[in-house]
Amino acid sequence: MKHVKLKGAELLNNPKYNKDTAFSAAEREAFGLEGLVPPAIDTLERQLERVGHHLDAKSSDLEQYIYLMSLAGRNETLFYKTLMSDPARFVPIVYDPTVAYACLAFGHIFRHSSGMYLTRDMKERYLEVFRNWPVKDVRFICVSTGGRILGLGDIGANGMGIPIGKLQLYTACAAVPPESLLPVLLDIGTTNAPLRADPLYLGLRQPPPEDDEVDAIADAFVAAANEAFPGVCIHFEDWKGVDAMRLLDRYRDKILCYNDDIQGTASVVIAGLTTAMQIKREKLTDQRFLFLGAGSAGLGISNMIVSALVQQGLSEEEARERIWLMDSKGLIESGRQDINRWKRRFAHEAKASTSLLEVVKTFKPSVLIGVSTCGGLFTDEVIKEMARINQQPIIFPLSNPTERAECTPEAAYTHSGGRALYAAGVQFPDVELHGKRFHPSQANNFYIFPAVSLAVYATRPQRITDAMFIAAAAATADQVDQASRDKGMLYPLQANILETEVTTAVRVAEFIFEQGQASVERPVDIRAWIEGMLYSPEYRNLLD
Ligand SMILES: NC(=O)C1=CN([C@@H]2O[C@H](COP(=O)(O)OP(=O)(O)OC[C@H]3O[C@@H](n4cnc5c(N)ncnc54)[C@H](OP(=O)(O)O)[C@@H]3O)[C@@H](O)[C@H]2O)C=CC1
Ligand SMILES: CC(=O)C(=O)O
Ligand SMILES: [Mg+2]
Repeated sequence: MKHVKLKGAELLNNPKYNKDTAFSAAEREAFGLEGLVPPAIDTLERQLERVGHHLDAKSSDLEQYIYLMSLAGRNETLFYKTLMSDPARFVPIVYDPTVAYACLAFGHIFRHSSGMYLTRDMKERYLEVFRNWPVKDVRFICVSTGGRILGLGDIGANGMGIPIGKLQLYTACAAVPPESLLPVLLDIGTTNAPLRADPLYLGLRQPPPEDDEVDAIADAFVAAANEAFPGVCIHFEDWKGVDAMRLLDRYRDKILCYNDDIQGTASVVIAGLTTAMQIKREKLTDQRFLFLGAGSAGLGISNMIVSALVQQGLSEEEARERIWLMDSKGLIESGRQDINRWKRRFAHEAKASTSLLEVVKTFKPSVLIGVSTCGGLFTDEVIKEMARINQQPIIFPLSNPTERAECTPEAAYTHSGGRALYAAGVQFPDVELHGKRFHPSQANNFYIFPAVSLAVYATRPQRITDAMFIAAAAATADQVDQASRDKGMLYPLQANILETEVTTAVRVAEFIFEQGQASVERPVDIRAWIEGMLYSPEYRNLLD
């Protein structure tokens, strides 16, 4: 790589090119590395083995997270080699659920900076600040305000672990080249007073501004991002729910962007429901959906289910009638005066109720989805009632992290007599019940957003549509084989996540071409063309 101008310690300190003990003798000589690394020359595989020993010696998942983030900052190739060697093991460390505990402790465990921090007081200078980023061809920015991190609420700048982790999954799960990815924490302040008082907190110590100013900050951010990185896709993640919905409405028809909590989550739920319909031999149009939680995820899923049901022949009104939601104040019904415009679209003529059990009894849902941020709200009685009215109740407690799940798989299987089709936001271990083994599924948007992003990376559309996410859902469901379905598993195996997401990306790319939305020429063989773009965690010879 003749363009590598770095030498000696500077090269060792550059995570993109650093190979640590794997520099060859010729590279050591040519790049002034002699004496700076031990004499042994390792292969990447030998280094991976050493990383395995380091990780095994860590006493907790959070310690493993800290180690892996340090590795990412030192040697990017070895970091991705590690993640991609065993995604089912490492996704729960760099991402959900461990990233939740890392975010809570962010200022305390902070080692080195990664990505960019843009504050509200830089609003007039975002373009100038973006120019400090060393890479010019940024294709994706994942941006959070930290306003609603997983089910942890507003944790401000501590939320930076999420954009970092989401983008690491673009690469680990869909081989999107890491140099094209930029995590950003847009620091608008935080409502979290104890955090603002923590001496080790790293963000602005002020409450966030009113909505108008949030919008002005977002506008400035979006304009500067598009000017600094033409063609960039902005991935919004874990903003406060109403900010998320308002800003998606504001930008979805104007710029290349998506909101993962709204669209990615909806897509992964539709994928799981599609598989569930195959297992139950039923139609989606015959289901009744009840949501506990009516924020960005609950409303995002509801709206996309409406689109899917309309695609399958229902009118929009018929589709809405099949969807009921509850929020922190109870059932969303037409008598409520305190609901926002997004909830209003799902307000039906119904008796007011604050009891989930009562609503389950009256509405008789076949699908129960938890996106409430509150653990344990699907009580044993609620599960029993779902099992009384359904032969195979579909129960998706999606809130993260682990302790926020609305019910555990043990509870769902126990109180449904083993009949529930269950998926949670995190991967729970298998459950043994009366001598039978159950495999809980994981309904998490990481099955979707890396794949959709890879398709966007390849085809360069001007906009991202809900229809692309519906195509991703169908492609994901199509990859669940009969043996998995026989075990009640609703999603493809995580061990094959790269293969799965590349296949999903190919399907989404085909769809983008069919819709005439790509801005590149359609290749003859879309799969081969996409495979030619994939990142591979291997060292390159720096002397070539
Ligand atoms: N598995 C996955 O892939 C994903 C999981 N999630 C998880 O879903 C959860 C919600 O995310 P999101 O929708 O973005 O968050 P929001 O903050 O936008 O929405 C939370 C919703 O839950 C409601 N709520 C809060 N407390 C209760 C309660 N006691 N009973 C009933 N409803 C309640 C809120 O009510 P109100 O409107 O009255 O405030 C609000 O409607 C999070 O835990 C997140 O981790 C999110 C995205 C993806
Ligand atoms: C998974 C995810 O995006 C969330 O819990 O917010
Ligand atoms: Mg999220």
